[in-house]
Amino acid sequence: MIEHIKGSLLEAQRALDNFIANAEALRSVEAAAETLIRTYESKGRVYSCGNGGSMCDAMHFAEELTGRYRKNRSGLGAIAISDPSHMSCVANDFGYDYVFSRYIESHGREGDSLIAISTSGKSPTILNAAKAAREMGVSVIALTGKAGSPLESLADVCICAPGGSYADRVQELHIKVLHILIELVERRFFPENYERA
Ligand SMILES: O=C(CO)[C@@H](O)[C@H](O)[C@H](O)[C@H](O)COP(=O)(O)O
Ligand SMILES: [Zn+2]
Repeated sequence: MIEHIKGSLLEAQRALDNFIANAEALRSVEAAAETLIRTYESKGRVYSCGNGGSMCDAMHFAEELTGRYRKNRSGLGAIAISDPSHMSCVANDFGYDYVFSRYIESHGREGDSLIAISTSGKSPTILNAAKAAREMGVSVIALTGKAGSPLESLADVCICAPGGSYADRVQELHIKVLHILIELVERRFFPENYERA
């Protein structure tokens, strides 16, 4: 069992090393942070969505912006699309594929951003959300796995996490990226939180 534990940790370490060595992937993280900063500078909001584990990531990301990341500060507007009453109504009346897009159509405003998370880059719910966002002038920041997915072609910025073919490994990189994005936003708006004591 210890061998499996070590093997899994080493795989995660290799995935991180590949990410660090991938200049294009690093630039995409920078571009995503700049997009989020622009949204907040123009008093916009950030939406996030994903399925399964990626929904948990979308919620984790949003709560650390509205609530707290490392230190206390005022809240930043972020909404993970996850309201069960909205989702059950839209799934029931229009189909599950529209649960996120309908929310963006209802609430999105030009200048907002959408973090669209899909490890495969193929889930119809996420593709529809990205299409709706584009049509409304909401910037699409996609977090996917390998490059070349349909989601990438709908995104203003695509962070393709080089995590291999398993969703869990890609998700491990995604949560790291999401924390980095929050930190970069905080450094811009709350630099005092990063000054040494
Ligand atoms: O968390 C995991 C796997 O680690 C799963 O629940 C996973 O999120 C689900 O299979 C999702 O439906 C996969 O969707 P996607 O990432 O391809 O858009
Ligand atoms: Zn966190």
